[in-house]
Amino acid sequence: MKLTKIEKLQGEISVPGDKSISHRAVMFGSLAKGTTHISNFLAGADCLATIDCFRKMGIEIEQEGTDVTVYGKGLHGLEKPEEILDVGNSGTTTRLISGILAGQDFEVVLSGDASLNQRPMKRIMTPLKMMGAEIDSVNGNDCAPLRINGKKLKAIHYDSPVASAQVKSCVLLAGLYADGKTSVTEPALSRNHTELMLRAFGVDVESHDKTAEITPPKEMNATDIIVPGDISSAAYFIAAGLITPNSCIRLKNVGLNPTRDGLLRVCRQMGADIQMENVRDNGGEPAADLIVRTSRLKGTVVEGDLIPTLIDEIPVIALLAAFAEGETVIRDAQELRVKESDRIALTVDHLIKMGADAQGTEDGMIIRGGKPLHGAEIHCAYDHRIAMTFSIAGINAEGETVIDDAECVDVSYPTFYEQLNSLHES
Ligand SMILES: O=C(O)C1=C[C@@H](OP(=O)(O)O)[C@@H](O)[C@H](O)C1
Ligand SMILES: C=C(OP(=O)(O)O)C(=O)O
Repeated sequence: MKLTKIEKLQGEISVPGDKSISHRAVMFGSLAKGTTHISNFLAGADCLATIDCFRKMGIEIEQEGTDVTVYGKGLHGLEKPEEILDVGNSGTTTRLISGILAGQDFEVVLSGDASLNQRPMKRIMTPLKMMGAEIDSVNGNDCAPLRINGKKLKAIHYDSPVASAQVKSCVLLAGLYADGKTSVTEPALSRNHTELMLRAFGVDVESHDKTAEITPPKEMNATDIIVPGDISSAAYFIAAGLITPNSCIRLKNVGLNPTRDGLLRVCRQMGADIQMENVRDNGGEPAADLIVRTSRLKGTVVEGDLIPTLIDEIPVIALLAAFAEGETVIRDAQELRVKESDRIALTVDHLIKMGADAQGTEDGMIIRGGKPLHGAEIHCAYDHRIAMTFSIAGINAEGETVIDDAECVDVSYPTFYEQLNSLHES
């Protein structure tokens, strides 16, 4: 993919459905009794991997674009798959499904692509083993492929060392099959889509501060899910609207769950002009249209409990920082090193390659903004968030930017380049 500088962005788009919510809707629909209709589903590669895994376990799922119907078979309706479950590039599929598989009465092997099979899985193996599950790393390196042999599970309280919605959700989902109430406390509150959606499926889940507790239900009841737009996808166009000169764009129906909206808080701290219209609620998941205009930005500090609310947006926040006046410091974000790539290293290296003043730290980065960017060759290591961040950099840099493996945007945002062109041309 080749990109060059553009003069302005204008028009409106609806960003695709939320990835986290789409995964959960398929999983919980499969475990519920009855039929779950999902609208505005994200038909990206990660969520399609989740559909594929549940189909392999005997669940009938119809998918036509963004409309999905799941014919759930109840909490004990999954069947042993005949082959390995292929989780592709998706950490969310791997870690959430492991919690579910820990409570089944069959053995399964899960495996993903080269990036996924290097990501840490001990973080879920530890609590699942505490619950009595049999879960092993096939290569003995605490990564996937994972072999899981479902068991009757013991309820636990788990003090998670990481603020991770994937770890929290894994334990809560295993808690569906436990012999009592299972709870998880995390160091900072991570996204709460699992808690909200399990309640919508009739499960008793209580949340207090940084703790969530599940009571194992007799059954889960199917319900329809309307997926709001993904703020993590909107992030690229929020950034593009703010840094591309003469721009004014409307992003329709963006999910604004407070455990996900840290990016907007940071943008406001930086002086961004973002207005909200048509605020609405999608079953506890608020959404609104965002109107984003070119803004003069200033540096800021991003740290602490804010980090889990914007974890996937940090590469694009770093890009905003390169266009801001003054220094931006991002800390407490060491989790970025174990995503689809080492996102601290790749973000900093590529910003420097494009002419920015950036420096990596163990748990974040320091960026001194204001230096003009020039085009560069971007090797995104098949990481969708790196490809999209540096595409937005490319349309704001002198000369040509080339993104290799740009097709990896399919993981979370298959229409990314189409929508970018539509805002450019309208
Ligand atoms: O639960 C989820 O849907 C997700 C949780 C986050 O991961 P961690 O739980 O590893 O922080 C996030 O980075 C990922 O894109 C989606
Ligand atoms: C980290 C991400 O996803 P996952 O962990 O599901 O692979 C992401 O989408 O940025």
